[in-house]
Amino acid sequence: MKRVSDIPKLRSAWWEVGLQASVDAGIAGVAKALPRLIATAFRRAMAADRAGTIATIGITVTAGVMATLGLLTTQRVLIAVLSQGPTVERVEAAVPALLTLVVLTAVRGALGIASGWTQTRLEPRLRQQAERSLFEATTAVPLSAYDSEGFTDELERGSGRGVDAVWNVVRHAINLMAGVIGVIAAGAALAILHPLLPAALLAASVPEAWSALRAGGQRYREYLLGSIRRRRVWILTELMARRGSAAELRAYHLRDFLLRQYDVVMDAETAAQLRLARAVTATTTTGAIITGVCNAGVYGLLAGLLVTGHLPLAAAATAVVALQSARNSLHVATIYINELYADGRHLRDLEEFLTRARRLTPSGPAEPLMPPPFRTLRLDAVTLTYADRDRPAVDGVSLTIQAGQTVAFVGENGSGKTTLAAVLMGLRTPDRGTVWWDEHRLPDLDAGAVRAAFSAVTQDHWQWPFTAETNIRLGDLSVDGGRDPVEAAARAAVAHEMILDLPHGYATLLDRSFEGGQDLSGGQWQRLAAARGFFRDADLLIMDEPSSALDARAEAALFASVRARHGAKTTVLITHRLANVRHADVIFVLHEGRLVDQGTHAELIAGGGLYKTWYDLQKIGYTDA
Ligand SMILES: Nc1ncnc2c1ncn2[C@@H]1O[C@H](COP(=O)(O)OP(=O)(O)OP(=O)(O)O)[C@@H](O)[C@H]1O
Repeated sequence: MKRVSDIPKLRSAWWEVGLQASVDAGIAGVAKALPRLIATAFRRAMAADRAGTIATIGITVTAGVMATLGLLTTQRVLIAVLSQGPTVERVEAAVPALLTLVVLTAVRGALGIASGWTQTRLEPRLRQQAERSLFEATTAVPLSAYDSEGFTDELERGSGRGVDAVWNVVRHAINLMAGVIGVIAAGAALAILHPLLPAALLAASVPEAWSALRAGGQRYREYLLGSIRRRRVWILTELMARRGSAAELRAYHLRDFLLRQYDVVMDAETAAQLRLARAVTATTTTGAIITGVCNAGVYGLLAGLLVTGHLPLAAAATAVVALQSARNSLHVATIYINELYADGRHLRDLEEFLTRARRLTPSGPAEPLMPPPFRTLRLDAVTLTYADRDRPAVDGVSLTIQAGQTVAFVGENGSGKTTLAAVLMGLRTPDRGTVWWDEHRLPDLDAGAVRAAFSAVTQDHWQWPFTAETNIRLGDLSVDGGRDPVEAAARAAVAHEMILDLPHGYATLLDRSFEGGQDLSGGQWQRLAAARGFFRDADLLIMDEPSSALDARAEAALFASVRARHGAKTTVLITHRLANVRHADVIFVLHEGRLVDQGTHAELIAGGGLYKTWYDLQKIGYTDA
C-alpha cells in the first residue's frame, strides 16, 4: 500500500513561487531579467555605501584590464623564449616582459585583497539597510494588512531570502563582471593574435555554458519539487524537537506516529535526490563531450594556423594560455548567472513587498488636529468585514461612551467584541460608519495623540522577551524615572508579589532562550499584561478578557483596580464572566456582530434578553442543585 503523509496539503511557499518562475523562465528568461535586477541591487548598494560600491566596481574592472595586459605580456615572454639563438640571450631578452608580468601579477594580487576588503565593508551596511527598510515597512502597515490576502506570504518571501539577496546579487554581479571581463580580455588577446581565434573561442564556450545553465535549471526544478517535502520535514522538526510540543507528544505517545511521518517524507526526498543526480550527470556529461569535441576543433585550428605559417609558435602558445583563461572566466560567469537569477528572484520579492507595504500604509491627514481629552467617544453605524469573510464581524453598531465611565462589551465567542474595541481605538478602520472623538472624526486627529490616549490589554497579549520591569514599562516608554510607577502598576494588576518571588525580582529576564531566563505561568503572564495596561496612564483602557487565566483572588483584586478608575478614567471591559461587569455603567450586548441590547446589569436582567440567559446559566454553576 502506498504510504501517504498525514500532514495537510501546504500552500505554495515564497521560495517555491520564486523557483517555479525561474524554472519556467528558462535560459532566455534568465538573460532578460538580469539587467534590471542587477541595477536594483546596485542602486541599493550605492545608497548604503557609495564610495565602497564605486571602489568595488573600479577594482574589478582594473583587475580585468590587468588580466588582458598579463596575457599580452605572456606573449612577449613566449616570443622572446621561443625565438632563435642561445638560451642565455633568449632568457635575457625575456627579462623585461617577465618583470612586467611579475608587477602585473602583484598588482592583481593587491587588487584582489582590496576587492575583498571593500566587499567586506559593503556587505553589513547593505544588509542593515535592507533589513531596516523591511522592518520600517512591517511596523508601519496597519493591522489589517496582516489579514489581507497573501501579505504574510509576501512578507515571508521578502524577509527570508529577500534581505540576503540584496548583497548576494551585488556580490554575484561583481563576480559575473569579473568573469565577463576575463572572457573579453582573453577574446581581445586572441583577436590580436589572429582574427579567427575569438570565433573559435565562442564555438568552444557555448556548449559548456549551455550545460552549466541547463544543469542549474535541473537543480532548481528538483529543488522546487522537493520543497513541499522539505517544508513537511520542517513542520515535523517543529513537532518533534521543540519545547512547545514536547509535553503533548509524550502525553499522547505520538513519537512512533511522527517518526513514521518523517520516514514517508524522507524516503520520497532521497529518491528525488537520486533522480536529480542522474539528470545532472547526463547533462554535464553531454556538455563535456560536446565541449571536448569543440576544443579538439579549436586546437586543430590552432595547429592548422601554426603549420600553414599563419600563426607563429609564440602566438600559438599564447593562444593556448588565453583559451584556458577564457574558459576559466566563462566557467565563473555561468556559475554567477545561475546564482544571480536565483537571488534576483528573492530580491524582486523584497522590492515587491516593500512597494505593497508602502501602498497599504496610510499617510494620515495633511493637518492633523491635536485634540483635548475626549468627553465622549461615539461609534456611528460602524461596520467592519474581514477580508476573507462573508459576514461582517461588526454590523452597523452605534454606541456612546462617556469619559470616566466603565462600560462592558459582552457576547458569545465571535460576536465581534474584540473587533469593536479595535475599531474604537483606531487600530482597525471600519468599512462604513464613523468613530467620533467629541465632534472630531478619529482619522482626522493626530495619530500620536490618539495612541497616547488609549491603552489596551489584549486577549492574545505578547510575552515580550525582556525583564519583568521592561515588560511593564513597554506600556509607556515615555515614562522615565524610578521603579515606583512600575510597582504601582504591578500592584494594580496583582503582579507585584509574584514578580518579587522571581529569582531577580523585577530584573528577571522572562525568556528561557536567554541565559538565566525564566518562564511564567499563563496567569502570571496575564498579570504582567494587565500591569502593562495600567502603567500607561491612558484616558481609555480596554481590557479584553484580562482575567481568563487568573485565580479567584487575583481576579477579584484586578477588578477592584478597574473599579478604582471609575469617574476619573474610562474603561472598556470585555469578558465572559458576567459577575465582573455587574458594576459597569453600561453593558453593551453583542450578537453576531450587532448591538442587540444595552443598559445596566439590573436593566438587562429585568429586560430578560440574552444577557439574562447567559447570567442565569453562569449563576446555576455556582448554585447547589
Ligand atoms: N483577523 C481576522 N480575520 C478574519 N476574521 C476574523 C479576524 N479576527 C476575527 N475574525 C472573525 O470576526 C468575528 C468576530 O471576532 P472577534 O474576535 O471580534 O469576536 P469576539 O466577540 O471578541 O470573540 P471571543 O469572545 O471568542 O474573543 C469572528 O467570526 C472571527 O472569526
